[in-house]
Amino acid sequence: FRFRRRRMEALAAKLPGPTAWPLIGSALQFLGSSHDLVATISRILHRYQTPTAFWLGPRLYVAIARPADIEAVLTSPHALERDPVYRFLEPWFGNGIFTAQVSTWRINRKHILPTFSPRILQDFVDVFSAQAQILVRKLAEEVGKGAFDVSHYVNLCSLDIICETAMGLSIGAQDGNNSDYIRSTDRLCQITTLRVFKLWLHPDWLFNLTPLGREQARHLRCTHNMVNAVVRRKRLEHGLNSNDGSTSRKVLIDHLLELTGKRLDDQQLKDEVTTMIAAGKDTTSTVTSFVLLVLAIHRDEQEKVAEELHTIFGDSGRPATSRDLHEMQYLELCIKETMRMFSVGPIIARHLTRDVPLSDVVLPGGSSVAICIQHVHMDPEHFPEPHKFKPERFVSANRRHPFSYIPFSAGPRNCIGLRYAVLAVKTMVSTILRHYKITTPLKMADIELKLEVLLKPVQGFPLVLEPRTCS
Ligand code: HEM
Repeated sequence: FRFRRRRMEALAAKLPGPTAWPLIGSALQFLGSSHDLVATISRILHRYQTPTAFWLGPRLYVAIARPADIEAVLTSPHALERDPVYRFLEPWFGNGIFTAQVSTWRINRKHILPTFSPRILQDFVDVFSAQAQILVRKLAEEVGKGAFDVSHYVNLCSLDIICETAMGLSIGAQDGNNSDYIRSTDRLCQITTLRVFKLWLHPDWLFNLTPLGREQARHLRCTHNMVNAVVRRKRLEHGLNSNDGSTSRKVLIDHLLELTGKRLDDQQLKDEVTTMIAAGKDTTSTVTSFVLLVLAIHRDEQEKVAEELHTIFGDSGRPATSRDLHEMQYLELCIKETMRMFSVGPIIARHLTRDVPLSDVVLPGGSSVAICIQHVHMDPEHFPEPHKFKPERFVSANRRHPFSYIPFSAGPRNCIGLRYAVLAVKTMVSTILRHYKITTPLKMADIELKLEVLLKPVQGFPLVLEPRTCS
């Protein structure tokens, strides 16, 4: 321990970074609201060149934002372990692949990966489209009423989509059903974020005694009960019908049962399904809301998307198919560019189990690395005029470093739901834009960001809707 600690101290002395005080390190810098936090991180990264070192209590963090450094870390076999800060997700995600130790993760990721194959995802597009059409009908209530926060509607739609495709369960969130489950998933996100940034809530024994700890336990019971019931039912169905001649649409849990057989017990199965819902719902809905907001600000680009959609669908109101989604090339550029400017997972962190060499320093085993995704996406060296929304920058296969654009992370522990997410975002955005013209009172310069596990605008996602056929 002392040897490791001495090496970390030697490295920290070599690298630029904020002042570290005994015991607390630089923790005082990160106090304040979720809004202050984004400003603080951005100030530190601009002030010191990366790699930058800072201490949070006894832990050394090295923040990196050069693509070559990011590649070295994300492809290293010694940087697969998540940073200890992710442990606050464990009561919710259990031992699912997001939070699992590397030994479990390695086996389960291999088994789960085929359930996200293009062929399987293609079958989900019907669900995405049907739910997006409900979303459009719900949004009609807002026409002519001025600005409203679209993320409320998109959130419910995303939850319906993920529950139906993960568990085969129509929870009817958009129709006002299952409000307990919806409240519980929302509160679990908020409580986890609060815990990460409030140091006194870190010890489990203390947290469990607080009203927040008791509230978390209640919401965990609610969400886990729902998934438990589905796992029990599905296991029974698959037991009765092991060669599965069933004609109904297979969902993620069916594919998991088929592909893994008995290798995943009920508890693991429950953890994996919970992980998919929790990791997929908020990310997908936040990206969708960001794309809508950015297109509401950039009217010319919005019209180009609308023209593309008109070319694909004409005046038909038919639901989108996977072939249609594939043809939405300009919308895809807009989604990529939005995810560059607003990376909903702006920083991810890994724990190093052994030394990882970068070009000029060696990161010592035992330290943590903060990979600053949002910062590299806004670096003018890789993205000239980074504050300008320019979807065309993604048109050509240019010579940009592959690790300079990583909204879904990269390497062996990247986002397993990447393709699923892009299809779901495309379906929701395109279905809305086929029916409505969208504007917003916000300008790009007005958008201030806060960090609540995910990156979100302080102002929410205010949109004004006008029926597209009226123009
Ligand atoms: C646009 C939406 C999404 C974005 C931007 C996104 C982004 C990310 C990022 C950055 C990571 C790496 C996290 C880290 O290393 O700390 C990640 C991991 C992960 N994501 Fe996503 N994600 C999205 C949607 C989804 C969906 C829809 C699902 C599942 C249905 C999903 C499931 C996962 C899982 C299970 C992991 C952990 C993978 C592993 O450790 O092997 N994500 N995602």
